Amino acid sequence: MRIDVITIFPGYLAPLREALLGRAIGAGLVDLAVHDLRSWTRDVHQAVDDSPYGGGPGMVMRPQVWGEALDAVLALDERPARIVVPTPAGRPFTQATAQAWTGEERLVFACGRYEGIDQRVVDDARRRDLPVDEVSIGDYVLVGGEVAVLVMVEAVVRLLPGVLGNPASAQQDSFSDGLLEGPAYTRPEVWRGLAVPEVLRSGNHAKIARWRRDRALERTAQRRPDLLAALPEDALDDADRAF
Ligand SMILES: COc1ccc2nc(C(=O)O)sc2c1
Repeated sequence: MRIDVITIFPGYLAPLREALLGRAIGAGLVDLAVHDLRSWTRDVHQAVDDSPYGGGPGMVMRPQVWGEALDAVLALDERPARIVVPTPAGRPFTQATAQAWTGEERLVFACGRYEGIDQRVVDDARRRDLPVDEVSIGDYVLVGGEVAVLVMVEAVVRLLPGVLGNPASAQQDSFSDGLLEGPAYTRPEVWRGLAVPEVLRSGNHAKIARWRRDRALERTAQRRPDLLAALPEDALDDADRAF
């Protein structure tokens, strides 16, 4: 997978070259290119924004600069790309989104700042039949799209074959089966007077699996009843329902 990020703060994306993601890049599982939007400005001030039509606070990012930047970055590679625009007004980015994007050959992230990018940039891309997703990582507002890109790239890349040491980890994630993960424990057996639940030390794998499933159901019911309600009919077996 090739990932391009266009931003006025390239340094914000430096964490993508650390740790797991850095190793995925080093292993050739991901190609990452970060581009400074100001490279496509033509004025001495390298202006990327302007006042909003209709008035109101803040500034809007100029369509000319973004149009030229996207055209140039898209032309760098012939692989078909999905353009992703992080925005508080976007559809929710979920684990399902991350899973779906693992099928993309290329993702091009357009990081907005200020009050966002002139809408015509997205409209122009869509009318050229380029796939464009406007997405939000949560019901809060960041200062720009860069942090959202860090979140989304990590969520997607970790799912790519060969990235996680143990692929089973991705299967047992929170959300992968629609439930939150239950509690996890490691040595020592007792810490500050708190003992590891005995069932986890029993060696009885069936009991352990049941206990873990019950804790996941319990935690999901307490913290995210919406996820429980959204589960498909056949997601819960009789033992789950008995819980
Ligand atoms: C102007 O660019 C922004 C500003 C806030 C923001 N907040 C996001 C979120 O997903 O919460 S994406 C995003 C992009």
